[in-house]
Amino acid sequence: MAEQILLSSGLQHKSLPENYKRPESQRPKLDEVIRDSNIPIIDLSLSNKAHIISQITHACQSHGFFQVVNHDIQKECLEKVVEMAKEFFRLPVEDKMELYSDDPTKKIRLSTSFNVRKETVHNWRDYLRLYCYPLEDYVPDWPSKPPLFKDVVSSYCREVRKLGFQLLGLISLSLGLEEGYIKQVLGEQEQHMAMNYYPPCPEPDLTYGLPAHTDPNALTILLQDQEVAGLQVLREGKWIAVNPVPNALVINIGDQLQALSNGRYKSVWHRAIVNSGKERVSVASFLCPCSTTIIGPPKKLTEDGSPAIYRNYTYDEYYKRFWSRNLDQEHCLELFKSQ
Ligand SMILES: O=C(O)CCC(=O)C(=O)O
Ligand SMILES: [Fe+2]
Repeated sequence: MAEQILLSSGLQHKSLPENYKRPESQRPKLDEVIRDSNIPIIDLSLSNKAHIISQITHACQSHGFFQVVNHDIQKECLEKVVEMAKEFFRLPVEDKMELYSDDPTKKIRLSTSFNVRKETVHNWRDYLRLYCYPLEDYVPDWPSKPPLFKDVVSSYCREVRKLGFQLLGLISLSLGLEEGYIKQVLGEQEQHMAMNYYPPCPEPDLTYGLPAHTDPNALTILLQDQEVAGLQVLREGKWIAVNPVPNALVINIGDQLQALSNGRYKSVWHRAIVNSGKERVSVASFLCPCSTTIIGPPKKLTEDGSPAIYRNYTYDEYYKRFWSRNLDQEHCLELFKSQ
């Protein structure tokens, strides 16, 4: 029964259920994680735009991830969204079950783990997935509890979209393209959100909140819990903990920007680990190409004779392929390489 597998059902677990335990070779090896490094931090308020752009180039090539500070989203707005996510997952299980579905094609749904229909081992996470653009099409069907949910989350969605477009402009410039290039080729972009909830876990060494994956979309903007770390990014074969920075947002290149940049920028493996002491939430906003958009490298990035690394495909084709798989398989882009 679905309410039994929902981790936020209120049931306390004294030990990790068997179907969450990873075999020894797949465990997170938490003692090997690098904790005293961080991903690049970029101050968007600097007046020297050329400097910001060169920091973006470097971050996208070296880490595929960066944090932005002094962006235009108010601290109060960020705090309210995190609080709203926590309040949502604290609702009685009967209220939450109205939204439960493990069908990945549903546009508004509460689920657990990643893809319970495909996977054999589950992940220590519940998540609320919401389509967010155009807001007026989706907000009426969003959760009506907690009472402020729709207001708070839709304000945040508007702000995140603006920030996302600002970043796509900077990323275009950093690739030597016109500022509006990426935004324009991605078409009328969809915007999805995952509110992730990771309750305290009795045996965090044996499982994941989310195992290593790359994001299938174009750009991800992640609001991390300020209190509890959990995100880790793979760099040169080692996992680096992304320590929360006050009022920062974590940005990562998704698979579509790796393809569009003809492999210059990387959609990097990342994962969320859990802990035994504290619940953690994160709110991921995904900017996604319009489903009919054809993804391929701009002329400017192949005119020097560099071959196109990936074949052209529509985002619709990519997205269906992504969700037909389990999360921690090979990089989904590998399946779209040019012959
Ligand atoms: O919870 C996190 O820090 C990571 C979330 C994430 O990677 C995702 O939702 O795709
Ligand atoms: Fe992710």
